[in-house]
Amino acid sequence: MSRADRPVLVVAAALVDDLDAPRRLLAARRHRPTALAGRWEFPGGKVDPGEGPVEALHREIREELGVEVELGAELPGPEDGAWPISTRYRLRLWAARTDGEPQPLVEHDALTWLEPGAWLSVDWLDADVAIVEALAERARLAGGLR
Ligand SMILES: Nc1nc2c([nH]c(=O)n2[C@H]2C[C@H](O)[C@@H](COP(=O)(O)OP(=O)(O)OP(=O)(O)O)O2)c(=O)[nH]1
Repeated sequence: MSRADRPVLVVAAALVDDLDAPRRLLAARRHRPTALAGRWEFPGGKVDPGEGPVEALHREIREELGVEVELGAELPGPEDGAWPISTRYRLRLWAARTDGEPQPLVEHDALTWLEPGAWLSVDWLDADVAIVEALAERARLAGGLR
């Protein structure tokens, strides 16, 4: 597979209130592009050339939410640890927490902390629904996301 054909890696954070006993999950509402506007996602974005995934994640969260995060466990997906989200992109997701106050600075026009049992109550991007389900299951079964 040439570099051009290879899916682009997107990294994102499942921000929770507590990595050991997660109750609330942060969802972010996109305001662009038009096709995705109004849908909810995990904050994050594409890894730049020459950048490591974790480095990219800290950069994206700083740019998009204006906070520093502590990372917890990665939620591995079914394709070499990544989640297929479209033909062009695949996503790696880490649990995270912050002492800061996340703000919707660039990509998003709203943030919401989803309460326990209501993690699926917003209109997530299509590919994210299965990921949120897996995250909720993992948080419940493993007793945390550290
Ligand atoms: N950030 C993020 N993107 C997701 C999620 N689920 C999902 O399908 N995607 C898609 C939406 C976009 O097509 C793509 C990520 O692109 P992005 O627009 O967030 O990347 P970026 O911040 O680097 O954006 P840009 O500077 O290139 O505009 O992955 C998710 O939970 N979080």
